[in-house]
Amino acid sequence: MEEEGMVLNLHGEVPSSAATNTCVLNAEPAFLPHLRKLHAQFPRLRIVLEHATTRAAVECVKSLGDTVACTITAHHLALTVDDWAGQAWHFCKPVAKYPDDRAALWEVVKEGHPRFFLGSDSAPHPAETKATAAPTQPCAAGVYTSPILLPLVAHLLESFGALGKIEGFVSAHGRAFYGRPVVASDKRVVLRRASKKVVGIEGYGTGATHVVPFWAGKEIGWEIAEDEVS
Ligand SMILES: O=C1C[C@@H](C(=O)O)NC(=O)N1
Repeated sequence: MEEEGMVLNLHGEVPSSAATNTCVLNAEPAFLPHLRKLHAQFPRLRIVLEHATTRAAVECVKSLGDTVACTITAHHLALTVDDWAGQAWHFCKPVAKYPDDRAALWEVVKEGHPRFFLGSDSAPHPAETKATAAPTQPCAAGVYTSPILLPLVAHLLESFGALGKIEGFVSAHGRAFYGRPVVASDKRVVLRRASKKVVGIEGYGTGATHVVPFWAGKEIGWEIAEDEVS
């Protein structure tokens, strides 16, 4: 992959194991030594640590060279442990971590660090697999953000003072890392403020294909100006 210029995309968690005291809360930090080792062995290989959730991951990626980048989801900018413990719709892997971990994600976005960018990891699991009441069946892991992604990112970035960094975070940083820099002729998405816009709880589809997006029932302060999409 290094020789071919390919990008290695990693879901950076080690499996849970009682023997190593590993569970969903420390599975991501436990993976970081593997990331360091891979980078040391293949320093020119471009690696993306996908959907990172911890301060340790942010610090680790920052400390590695220009060939290692990191994606952050919209939902991990919003959630912490308390939001998914007891709320299946917010359960995803890696699970959202502590408030201080979320603060580290906010800080690195606010900093406009060029090796950190949006990766939606949007997972449209049917409602019946998220909200299962069956005691024998775990719920599906994943949060569905695609239909509201850019307005949600604007809403969240604004909430922690990083709105000015949105273009780099959702577009330019990732494109630069993948060797597809933004050029003037590219299509653009225009976002505008939306007052009292509530994401519908009804979702989309029916039966086994019924999906409901993240943020359902909540207000979102932004919308895509469809008429201005060029
Ligand atoms: O990495 C992933 C994959 C995703 C899915 O279901 O596609 N769901 C998750 O929670 N994490």
